[in-house]
Amino acid sequence: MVDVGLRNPEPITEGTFDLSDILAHSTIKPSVPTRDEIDLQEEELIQGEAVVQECSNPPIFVTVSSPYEVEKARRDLPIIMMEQEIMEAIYENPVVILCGETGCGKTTQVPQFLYEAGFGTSNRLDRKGIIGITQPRRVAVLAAARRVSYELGLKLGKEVGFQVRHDKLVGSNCAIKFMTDGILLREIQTDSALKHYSVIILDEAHERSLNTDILIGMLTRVVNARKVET
Ligand SMILES: Nc1ncnc2c1ncn2[C@@H]1O[C@H](COP(=O)(O)OP(=O)(O)OP(=O)(O)O)[C@@H](O)[C@H]1O
Repeated sequence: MVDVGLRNPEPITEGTFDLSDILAHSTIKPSVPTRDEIDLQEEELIQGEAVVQECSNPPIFVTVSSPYEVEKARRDLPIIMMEQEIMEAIYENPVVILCGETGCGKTTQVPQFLYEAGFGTSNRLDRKGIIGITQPRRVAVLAAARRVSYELGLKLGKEVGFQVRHDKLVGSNCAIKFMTDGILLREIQTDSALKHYSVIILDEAHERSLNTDILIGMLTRVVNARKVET
């Protein structure tokens, strides 16, 4: 309903309705929207479309059944408080650098944040593909893969897999894959856009291992290649 603010309100009966009469007795005047108002309306419309697009993405359901003691221990890790900020940074940027004290949960928790958000399992284009995590040492690959599969209540060799030189346990529906940086370097040579992956995490990048340093250089090209494709 629009209140036209009639100075001398008289009931308008059927057949006598005339907009010019109403406006003549009205305190409000018709106004032509200014350029700024039109721009603002268009901007609101575009934002509205963005919301509609976001809502049209299918909902993502990821079932996780972690052991109780794991859930309890996770709550005390400093990184858990940062989950939302980390995930928003990942959604909004092609490259994110994560710094945190030793033991705060970078290696074990970030892959879980991603998995719980549907990376590795969802059919959404932007989250489709394995979560790949590299480590400079093979011992760390095995330990992290075992730990993350245990924390998520998943089976090692199925949803969570690993690959090091001469040893590989990766299932056909693998969602999280731990590997040495050397393994990923070899994969890039045959798949220059790393199509099978939705996210790549280079763990321990500050150690500046030769393979990780080369990977950082090559991944800058992968980021650009994937930008062109999308
Ligand atoms: N194999 C494991 N068994 C039991 N607890 C573990 C295991 N791996 C990690 N944790 C626990 O999870 C916590 C987080 O470890 P995580 O390796 O994710 O930390 P981080 O931030 O990556 O450390 P760093 O910088 O040293 O790599 C640790 O404090 C440790 O208590």
